[in-house]
Amino acid sequence: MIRVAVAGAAGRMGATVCDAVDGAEDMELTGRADPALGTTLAEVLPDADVVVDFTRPDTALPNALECVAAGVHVVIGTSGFDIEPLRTATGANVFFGPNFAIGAVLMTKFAAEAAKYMDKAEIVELHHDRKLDKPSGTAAHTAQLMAQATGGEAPPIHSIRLPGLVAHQEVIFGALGQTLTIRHDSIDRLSFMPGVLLAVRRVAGLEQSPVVGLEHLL
Ligand SMILES: NC(=O)C1=CN([C@@H]2O[C@H](COP(=O)(O)OP(=O)(O)OC[C@H]3O[C@@H](n4cnc5c(N)ncnc54)[C@H](OP(=O)(O)O)[C@@H]3O)[C@@H](O)[C@H]2O)C=CC1
Ligand SMILES: O=C(O)C1=N[C@H](C(=O)O)C[C@H](O)C1
Repeated sequence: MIRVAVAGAAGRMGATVCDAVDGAEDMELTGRADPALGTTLAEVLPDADVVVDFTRPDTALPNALECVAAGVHVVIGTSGFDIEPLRTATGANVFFGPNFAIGAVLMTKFAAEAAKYMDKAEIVELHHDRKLDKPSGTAAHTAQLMAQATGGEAPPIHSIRLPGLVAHQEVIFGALGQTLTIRHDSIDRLSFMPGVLLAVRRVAGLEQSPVVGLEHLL
């Protein structure tokens, strides 16, 4: 059994992850850390093999450093923070998934491939209006992989925040007389759960740390 604690357990994603971990036969939910529950990360760390972090852009890095220092592997879903300090953190493994939905991972992969052949592209990411960061982690990761694929500049990113949205992204390409649009929609946070559980199962066995992107686990 993998002992899993969730940071941000009372949040939109954290609560969904708690249910998913609870329902996984090979995992035990050992802790829920969240200010709303009156529980800190330090309190749940001793009983955890893996922490899953879906918190805030300003807490993800200190939380991850605290996990690694305690020898506890960490799966990060939180976006909008700088991962660089985690490159020198030793003691446990870090996995960061900019997006845990398989469709979004494929959208990013297809966009990087299309970028090699189309003249120009722009990214439009659309999220619910409670999202704290912009651009989204998914859009930043997509732009980086597209730039790597072409050796050119990263495409511009446009961010839209509206009630009614969950998590959506379009990559729009233009070339002479034509456009190509690659779009992904998460219409339910359940879309992220298979990817999160996969990362929980794999994080202890990573050969390097940190690893960024679910595409490396597929
Ligand atoms: N990678 C992916 O596939 C996905 C990533 N995300 C990302 O996940 C993050 C969370 O999103 P979402 O669930 O919508 O946000 P929510 O605001 O609903 O949840 C975040 C929760 O974390 C709590 N929290 C704040 N600080 C701490 C801390 N130090 N320790 C433990 N818990 C803390 C918050 O409490 P309080 O409100 O009191 O601050 C809140 O309850 C965002 O960065 C979002 O972009 C979201 C969906 C998918
Ligand atoms: O805040 C969200 O909701 C999401 N955040 C992640 C991001 O910033 O890309 C992943 C997904 O888009 C949902």
